[in-house]
Amino acid sequence: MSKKRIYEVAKELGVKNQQVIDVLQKHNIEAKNNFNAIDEKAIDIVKKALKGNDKPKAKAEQNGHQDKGGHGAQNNRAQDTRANEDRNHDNRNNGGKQNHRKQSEKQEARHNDRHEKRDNNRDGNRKHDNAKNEGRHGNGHDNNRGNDSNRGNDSNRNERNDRRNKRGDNHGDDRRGKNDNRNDRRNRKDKKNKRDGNRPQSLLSTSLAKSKNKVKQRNEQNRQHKEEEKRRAEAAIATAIELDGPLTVKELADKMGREVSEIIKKLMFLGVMATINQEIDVDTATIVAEDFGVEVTEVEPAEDPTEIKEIEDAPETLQPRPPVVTIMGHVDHGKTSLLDVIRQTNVTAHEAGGITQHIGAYMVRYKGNKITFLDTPGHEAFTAMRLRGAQSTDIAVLVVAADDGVMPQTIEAINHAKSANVPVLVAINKMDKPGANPDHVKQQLAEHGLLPEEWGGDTIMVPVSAKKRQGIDDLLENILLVAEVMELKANPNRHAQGVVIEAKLDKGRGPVCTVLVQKGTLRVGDTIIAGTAFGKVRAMTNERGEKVKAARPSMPVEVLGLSDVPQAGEIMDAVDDNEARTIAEKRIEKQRVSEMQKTHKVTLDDIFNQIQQGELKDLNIIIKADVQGSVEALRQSLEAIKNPEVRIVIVHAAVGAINESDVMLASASNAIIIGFNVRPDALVRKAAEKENVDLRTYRVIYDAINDVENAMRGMLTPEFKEVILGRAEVRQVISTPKAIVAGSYVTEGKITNNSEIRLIRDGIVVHEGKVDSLRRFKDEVKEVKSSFECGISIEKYRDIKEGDVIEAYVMEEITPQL
Ligand SMILES: Nc1nc2c(ncn2[C@@H]2O[C@H](COP(=O)(O)OP(=O)(O)OP(=O)(O)O)[C@@H](O)[C@H]2O)c(=O)[nH]1
Repeated sequence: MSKKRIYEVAKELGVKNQQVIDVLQKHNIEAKNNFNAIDEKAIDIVKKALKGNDKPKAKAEQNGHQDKGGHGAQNNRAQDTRANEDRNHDNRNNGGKQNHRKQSEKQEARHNDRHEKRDNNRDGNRKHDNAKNEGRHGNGHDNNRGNDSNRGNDSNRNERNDRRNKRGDNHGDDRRGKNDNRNDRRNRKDKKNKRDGNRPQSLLSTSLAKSKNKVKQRNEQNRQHKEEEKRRAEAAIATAIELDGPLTVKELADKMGREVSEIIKKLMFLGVMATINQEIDVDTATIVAEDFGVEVTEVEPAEDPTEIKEIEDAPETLQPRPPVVTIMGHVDHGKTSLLDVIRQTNVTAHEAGGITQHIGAYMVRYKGNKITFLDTPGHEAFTAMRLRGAQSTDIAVLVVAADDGVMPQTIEAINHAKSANVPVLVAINKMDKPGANPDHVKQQLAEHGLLPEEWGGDTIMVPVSAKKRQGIDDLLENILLVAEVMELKANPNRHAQGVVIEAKLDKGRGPVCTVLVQKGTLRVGDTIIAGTAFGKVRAMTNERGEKVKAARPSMPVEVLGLSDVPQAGEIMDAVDDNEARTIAEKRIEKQRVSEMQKTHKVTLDDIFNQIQQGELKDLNIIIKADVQGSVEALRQSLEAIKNPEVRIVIVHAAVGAINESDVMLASASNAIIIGFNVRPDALVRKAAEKENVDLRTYRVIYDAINDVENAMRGMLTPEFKEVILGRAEVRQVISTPKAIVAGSYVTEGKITNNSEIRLIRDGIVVHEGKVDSLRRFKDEVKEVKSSFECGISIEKYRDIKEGDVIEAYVMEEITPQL
């Protein structure tokens, strides 16, 4: 039984694809899109169901044609009564061609039709000429009366022509045609003479000859150019292509040696609306290619020589592994104390002899189980590692001081963990303190999406005191409980794979790095590669400085033997001896190329393109504002923006200045940062530049919403760009009868006397205005550069305080790019 695709059946029946799909679905035959193939039985059903539609449609089309023709005829008649014969003649022919073009549906048919039509037109023209001349028999005067521009001499001439034509009737069509042409030419020439007015005849003829020559030359050049293009295009058109996976319309066009527009047209014909950079699947690409007569072979995707092939571990090879825990929380809430107390509590007598070393992670044994703790507390380190693509943590322990409650970094930590999909377990620390209020902490955490178990939520919250060593057992037991639920497993019997936790260059030992083994077993003598560093494992030690021969999943070990210092977060793989060097060399090359291209992060300017290319499904945003009310207003307004292709996700929203942790989170989660009435300091700005994070600050909420909305619609048209000139720190406030002078020290760039400024207090913009006067000692100056002191007074503003920062900037107009 031969099958046909839906669009082919629709094409045959002259109906829309959807009509066929509708019929099939009515008969419970599976039909999802135009490319689904259906069997003969289904084709029969469709034919029967749509035959009725088919005929009237064809009829309607015929009627349409007739109608159009009728209109055309009427038009022509109407035009006939208008005067200018030359124009009417052309209009009629064009009208005929246009109508005819509308009629044809199939490309090939269109081509043939055009040939036929051209012949018909030629006949038509002849008939039309006859009609025209016949018309002149009776209405010659009328025609001329209508032609304003041909009054006077022209009308006499036309009358003469008409009379000549009347006589010419006897000489048959050809002769009539010639007369017409001659008349036309004469009319045109008369008009031109009128236009040229009093220009001397000789000059006119030479300039005419010149322009004729030019036109000739140009035509010849065009012809040669077109021939050359055609020759090249024919040479480039492929007859067979290989497809190794989805590709963009442009890539397909390039492969086939065809114009992108041809591919888009073909896709439209198949019912697929695609843009140049849109990705199409192999099936669609195959259909398009085959429609062009190109043979398609599907091949295996090419392997990336810099990637180490991921081995899928069979479920039966997996064995339970210890959990890896990161401790996060606000500054001074007791992260380090907790890590220390856990480490000491669980050191058994015989291990106590070893000297505890900081290697970046340690493993504790608790009631026959093991738990690995990453030793660098804080969500920044955690996210920095994530930035390199490494998910090193299974469980995050969020430390919150019972007397202090939820603080800005607590919220940051929650959002960092959430963004990485890591479960959070809360340790409510400092329970020994008189002001400890765990219920208040729980309440606050609940407001940030962490609902305690006892209140019906799923977050375990354990009260502890690092100082008094209380609640530590409870905490460890709960960590094991969460781990048990997570069923953490890995295959220990394979090539090792892990993540670099820390790395440094040791004077005596060379490059040293701590690896957390995640899969397989790492052994002394293994050849390893981490990023662009490679080598043989010379020795391994644990956090107590003891020699280790083999490290199984979840075990951290310090490794010696690499050629170079890898970066933290880099993936380490044990590979075959000869592989390491070649892969490392290829990675160095890849790194060089990608550094040149710079990473592609989402920016407001580019959102629309990324949406169009299907690269962006979620638009992640981090909000920082001066007060909670603004944070909420921004969050609600941004979340209210509706776009069918993109969902707005607020990754983090908080009160306060934009800090480095925001930039890291933005970078790791491909988010943009929107600051309202807050500013990043110089370090943060540099970090954002380095990480290519789009960081925008606003003074009006509406502007922020507008920018995001417009960016999503591809209509963001920044007319001005803010350029920061420099910053000065206010070190002394001097009150004079005229103004308040900020005795300042320029910390970066320069401050000029005509720059706009913003006054920043603790990262929050308290005022925006202009410099009133800028002085060095007693003199008014135009600018003061970095590392110099100066006196700045601000136009109509007096509330300046020591420690404030004055940021100078100018608005530069962006010239639109054509
Ligand atoms: N009373 C009391 N004090 C504690 C407890 N845990 C930590 N502290 C004290 O709180 C202060 C901060 O503790 P750290 O462990 O350094 O806190 P941290 O979160 O690591 O701080 P950063 O490393 O600066 O982010 C220290 O003075 C500790 O002694 C506790 O359970 N009770």
